[in-house]
Amino acid sequence: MTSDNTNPIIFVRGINKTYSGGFQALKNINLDIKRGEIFALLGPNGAGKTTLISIICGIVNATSGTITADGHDTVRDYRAARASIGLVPQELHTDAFESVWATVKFSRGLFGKAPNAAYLEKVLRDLSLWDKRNQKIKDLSGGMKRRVLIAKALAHEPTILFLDEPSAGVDVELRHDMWRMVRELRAQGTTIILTTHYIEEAEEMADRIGVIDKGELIVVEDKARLMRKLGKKQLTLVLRKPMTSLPAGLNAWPLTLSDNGHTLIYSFDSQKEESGIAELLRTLSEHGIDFKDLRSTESSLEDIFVSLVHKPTETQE
Ligand SMILES: Nc1ncnc2c1ncn2[C@@H]1O[C@H](COP(=O)(O)OP(=O)(O)OP(=O)(O)O)[C@@H](O)[C@H]1O
Repeated sequence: MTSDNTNPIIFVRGINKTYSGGFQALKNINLDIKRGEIFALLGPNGAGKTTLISIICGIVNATSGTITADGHDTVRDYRAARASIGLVPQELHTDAFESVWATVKFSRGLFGKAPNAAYLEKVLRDLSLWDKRNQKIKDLSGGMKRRVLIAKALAHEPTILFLDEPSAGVDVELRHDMWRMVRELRAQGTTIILTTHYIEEAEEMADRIGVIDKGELIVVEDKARLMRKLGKKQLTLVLRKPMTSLPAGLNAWPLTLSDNGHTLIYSFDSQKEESGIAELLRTLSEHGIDFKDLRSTESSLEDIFVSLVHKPTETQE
């Protein structure tokens, strides 16, 4: 269950980041992450997702602003803040000659946690890595290396877990294993923040969605509410007789012909109480337009995301 705890676990206040070359990657970011939620941060390439995560994790310094993670200021109280966070980066950089077990044990020790073989065994078993615990990392497949990254991030029992592009280059099986594991972690009270290009992942997993574009957080919303608010519904009518154009009497309706005139699509706002369908069907009948089938569809989170970040005013690139 999503916790409705009103006390956020992460506070991001007025974060700006200008890289040394002068490029402003983040502009006045304010964000609260609720305890126990799965929060998906979406944005096109270069939007600033990794920069924001890196600042929260203390890997990159903000130019201005403050962040608190599980009650600790991420700059003044870096070690305690960092100890509450597990970060699954996109790539594994080190440890190639170490065994899986040694790597995970080392990661736990880094945060000053007492050894706990039973906990680490559970983490490795949950990730189907237990049988590989004595193998060197360099001998593992790409998917298994990914699992090691997750195990390393969980080794010190963090209360917050960041997953940066967890599905990039991952096969379907691992993706589903990961989704299952993320849900289990959330059920145990871990807060999860993920960045993803794979919108289906956010649609499947997230409680809330943040959309970042050109360094600005343009939307933060409960996923279901976002889909209700910005989603469009469509009614597709399969016509009995194909049409080449619509009669003038239907000009006022948001209708499009497709499939060589065989289908008529009516788009409507899912927020409105009245869909207008009953009136549309009456008007079609008055014009002698008959149909043999009808179905309705809703826009996906991907449709909504694309409409948010690819505004017609965009002039870049
Ligand atoms: N060390 C750096 N120095 C200068 N500019 C940087 C640096 N790191 C990132 N940037 C720039 O900041 C912007 C945001 O990058 P960031 O990696 O945070 O984006 P992102 O949303 O994670 O993108 P992607 O989805 O491609 O990983 C980009 O334009 C990037 O080129």
